[in-house]
Amino acid sequence: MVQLSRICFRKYANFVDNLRLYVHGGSGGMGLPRLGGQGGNGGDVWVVASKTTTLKKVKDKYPQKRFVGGTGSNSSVRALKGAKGTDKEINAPVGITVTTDDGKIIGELNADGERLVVAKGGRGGTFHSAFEPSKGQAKHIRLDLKLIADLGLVGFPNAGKSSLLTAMSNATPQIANYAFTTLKPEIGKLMYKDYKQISVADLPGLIEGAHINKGMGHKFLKHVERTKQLLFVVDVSGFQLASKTPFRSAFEAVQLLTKELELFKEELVSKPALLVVNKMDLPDAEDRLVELREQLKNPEEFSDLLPDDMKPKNYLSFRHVVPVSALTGFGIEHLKSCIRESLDEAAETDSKAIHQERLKALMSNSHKLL
Ligand SMILES: Nc1nc2c(ncn2[C@@H]2O[C@H](COP(=O)(O)OP(=O)(O)OP(=O)(O)O)[C@@H](O)[C@H]2O)c(=O)[nH]1
Ligand SMILES: [Mg+2]
Repeated sequence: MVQLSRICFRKYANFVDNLRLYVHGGSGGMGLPRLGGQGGNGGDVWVVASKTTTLKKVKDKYPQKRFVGGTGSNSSVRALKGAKGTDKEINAPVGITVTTDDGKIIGELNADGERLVVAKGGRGGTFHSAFEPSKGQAKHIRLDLKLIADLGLVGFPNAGKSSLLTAMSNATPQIANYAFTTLKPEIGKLMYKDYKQISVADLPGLIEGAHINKGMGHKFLKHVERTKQLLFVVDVSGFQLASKTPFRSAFEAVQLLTKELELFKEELVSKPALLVVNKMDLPDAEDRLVELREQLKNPEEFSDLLPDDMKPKNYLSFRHVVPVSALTGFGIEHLKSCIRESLDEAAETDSKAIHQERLKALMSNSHKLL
């Protein structure tokens, strides 16, 4: 069998799993020496967890990525104690770690509505400070989505996801010839010769209608949100979930999986993805693979096979399409190197972006000093 993989790059960077922000607590207000009046404290900056947001939304809504608390009011004859400056709230998704620029953990947000102060406002001027106010804290912070694994296996039941993880890693997930063998994520580690490790989460099988919480539904899709990249797994000969449901070819399976993810959260489909075509040891597998590759090259043309409501808005183009047999071990080493390549590439793009941002911040700071 010829081992081939088609590399197809697509616009990357829609999925955001970390974000660097500038936060600055508001300055305090002036005290009033004549009457011993106290200036208001500056507003604090908070990060607040919200179920409905994503880091991508925060990034798009606040391109400057600057959050400054309100200034405290000065003490005056009418209001001897100045009012506190308004607090600034940054909405962030649930399941993030907040760290300082040098990696110190400020805290974590694990449930909707949880909040964390990230920059305190300055104190208002009082007798003790000769009525001079102080400035608020200023720093860069990082919001990092807590990931369960680098990659998540996405596929319909029985595609061979658990078998694949066993073939690639040290994990020993349950494997059986019936749907929904896997009920919770199992993490396997892929080991490389240079000691690099990549974690892969075996996830429960997805079914049509998962976005409306069918099968393991949302539970499953929540896990998919928390991986950097996706590893789609399809059975080269297609599948049929039950005798009442229609038979689906490998190509249809790919589009249905894409549609389910898209309906749940469009951002999910913008993650880099690889496609594993499993069970290449089965009869006719080679011919079916050729057919699948043809269809993937030109998905619009072949999507007539699907009812309209099952067609994804955008067809995924996979970074690699890798034929394997989890049973015989065929293609497994090649798959491991494709996975490595894809993650290394994304890490390089990320570190370039962070480097550029730091450079930009440095330049604007030095401008201010001049
Ligand atoms: N012939 C063949 N059978 C395979 C291969 N990989 C997996 N299988 C069989 O397919 C069946 C399902 O495998 P699993 O690994 O449990 O599939 P899964 O995708 O994890 O299924 P769920 O956890 O139910 O979603 C088992 O009977 C496996 O032995 C393969 O490469 N070739
Ligand atoms: Mg399984």
